[in-house]
Amino acid sequence: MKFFPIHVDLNGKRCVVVGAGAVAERKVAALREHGAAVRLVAPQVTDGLRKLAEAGAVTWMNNLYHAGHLEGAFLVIAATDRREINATVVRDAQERNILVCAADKFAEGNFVSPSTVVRGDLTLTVSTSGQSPTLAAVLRERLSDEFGEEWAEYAALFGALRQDLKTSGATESARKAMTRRVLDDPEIRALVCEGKLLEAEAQARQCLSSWSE
Ligand SMILES: C[C@@]1(CC(=O)O)C2=NC(=C\c3[nH]c(c(CCC(=O)O)c3CC(=O)O)Cc3[nH]c(c(CC(=O)O)c3CCC(=O)O)/C=C3\N/C(=C\2)[C@@H](CCC(=O)O)[C@]3(C)CC(=O)O)/[C@H]1CCC(=O)O
Ligand SMILES: NC(=O)c1ccc[n+]([C@@H]2O[C@H](COP(=O)([O-])OP(=O)(O)OC[C@H]3O[C@@H](n4cnc5c(N)ncnc54)[C@H](O)[C@@H]3O)[C@@H](O)[C@H]2O)c1
Repeated sequence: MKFFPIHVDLNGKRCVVVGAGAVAERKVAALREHGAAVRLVAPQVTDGLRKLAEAGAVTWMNNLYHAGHLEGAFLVIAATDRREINATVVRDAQERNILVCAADKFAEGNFVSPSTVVRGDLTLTVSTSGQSPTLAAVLRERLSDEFGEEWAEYAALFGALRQDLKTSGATESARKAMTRRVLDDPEIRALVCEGKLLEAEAQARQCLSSWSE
């Protein structure tokens, strides 16, 4: 199956998780990190999820699932341990045009979550299109080793440079070439790694200005 990869803004969006076991706990944590308003539907919850509900961080519907739980949902994750319930959630969601992930049968839903490495505004994701989550996790570990924490600052530097370049009047192809030139400069990268961000930025600007001279 070919899934179209996008990065979605979930801020304030109603997201429904059906089931409240170990898988739901991981999914709820990820949804909350992205600002979603989580509605949790299950008769039994893990201790961690119960605490979140008691703190008012998620809305817990202490019931067996019914379609009414999907009211107002932007996205839903079917994560019960009952195949027939997950299949019903998927069908109900698709009838209502709500994005849905089947945690136990990926091909049934219309989205899957990738493994991710987050470095500030830089997000590296791996998906095997549902074929092997463990392979995705192993590749995520490799990426995490290769792209250390300094990549958050490095990416921020390129964000700032791009803003400048956009107002510089340079053509798109020149901007691309200039950005690549900064990327190819090992000294700039070394300065970022050493935490010398102002020096890195100055050198990057120097690199850009020498181009236009
Ligand atoms: C990436 C990650 C994100 C996350 O969920 O946060 C994620 N699964 C993770 C871990 C993981 N999941 C499973 C194991 C046990 C080992 C194994 O079975 O291989 C491990 C490994 C572990 O725990 O280390 C079991 C499993 N997973 C799915 C099924 C059902 C099925 O096959 O359809 C079953 C079998 C259940 C059963 O047999 O009962 C389904 C999905 N899991 C996905 C994502 C989506 C596809 C991602 C892709 O495209 O590759 C998809 C399709 C739907 C979804 O959940 O979005 C996260 C890695 C976090 C990280 O470490 O980076
Ligand atoms: N997608 C993934 O990454 C992934 C990883 C591992 C397992 N799984 C699959 O995810 C599913 C859930 O795994 P788990 O370990 O979290 O299960 P679990 O047994 O810990 O939790 C199941 C939850 O479903 C709830 N539930 C059962 N019937 C319900 C109903 N009718 N309405 C509402 N809630 C109901 C239970 O109350 C419980 O909260 C399993 O099918 C498992 O095979 C998915």
